[in-house]
Amino acid sequence: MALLEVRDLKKIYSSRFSGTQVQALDNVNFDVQEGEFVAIMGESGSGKTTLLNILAALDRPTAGKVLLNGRDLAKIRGKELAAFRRSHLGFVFQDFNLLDTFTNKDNALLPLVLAKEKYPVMMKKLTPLAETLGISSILKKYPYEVSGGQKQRVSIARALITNPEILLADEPTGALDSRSSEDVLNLFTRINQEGQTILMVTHSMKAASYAGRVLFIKDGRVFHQIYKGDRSSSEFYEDISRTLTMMSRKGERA
Ligand SMILES: Nc1ncnc2c1ncn2[C@@H]1O[C@H](COP(=O)(O)OP(=O)(O)OP(=O)(O)O)[C@@H](O)[C@H]1O
Repeated sequence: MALLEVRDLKKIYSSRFSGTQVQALDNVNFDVQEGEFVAIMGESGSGKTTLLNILAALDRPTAGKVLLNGRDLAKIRGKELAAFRRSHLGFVFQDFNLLDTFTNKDNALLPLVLAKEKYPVMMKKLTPLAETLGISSILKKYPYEVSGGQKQRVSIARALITNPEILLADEPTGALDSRSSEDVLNLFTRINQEGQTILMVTHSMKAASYAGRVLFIKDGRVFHQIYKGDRSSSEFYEDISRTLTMMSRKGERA
């Protein structure tokens, strides 16, 4: 059984005012195996955010389902949903989403505070994680006192502190300079090698070339997918670039 199973996913947005409908996802099917690092690419408006919101249980599909470890996300309701999200999913966003009135340490610990974990247990989890992420020396500082790359590493600590089954990242390098982006992508590679499953939406070919597989979404459908295999990131980058060119050419002809 795959860790994540996406089955016949469909999403139609309806406008109550104009009566118009937009089909954002159309029969999307794919699996993510435990330990995979998957990137999702596609043009603006292709349905990536819609898909990520459904995988994050923030939105519901019009039809189809998402199973995490065999559990249907649609069947988790109300109060349980927030706790489920907190303990099974980790989130990393383009704009970090850190609380500026909390120290970096308190930001990283937030999911455990919400889960009412005891302080010594929280610190036992944070200390080695902060070491791995290279943020031990900035834990007492506030987000506005550190760089973008450091903020993103704090947000990765917050995402990983609960040992989530899957890390969902939405344009994690979108607000970073090239050096900080590379740092974050190297970190993703490292935590993935240690077993963390990652699903990352990105516009960046460079970021996608760090993944083991890239899924291409076009007009709400999985258009194509490619695996890195034994290739280097730069060889994979070339393949990603060729695929995107092919996708846009097909779009022109259509
Ligand atoms: N809340 C909404 N109501 C109506 N239509 C929506 C809504 N959200 C998205 N859409 C439409 O659904 C389609 C897919 O949008 P989505 O935001 O998922 O694309 P995306 O690939 O994430 O784009 P981007 O890369 O620009 O973020 C688009 O046509 C968009 O206009």
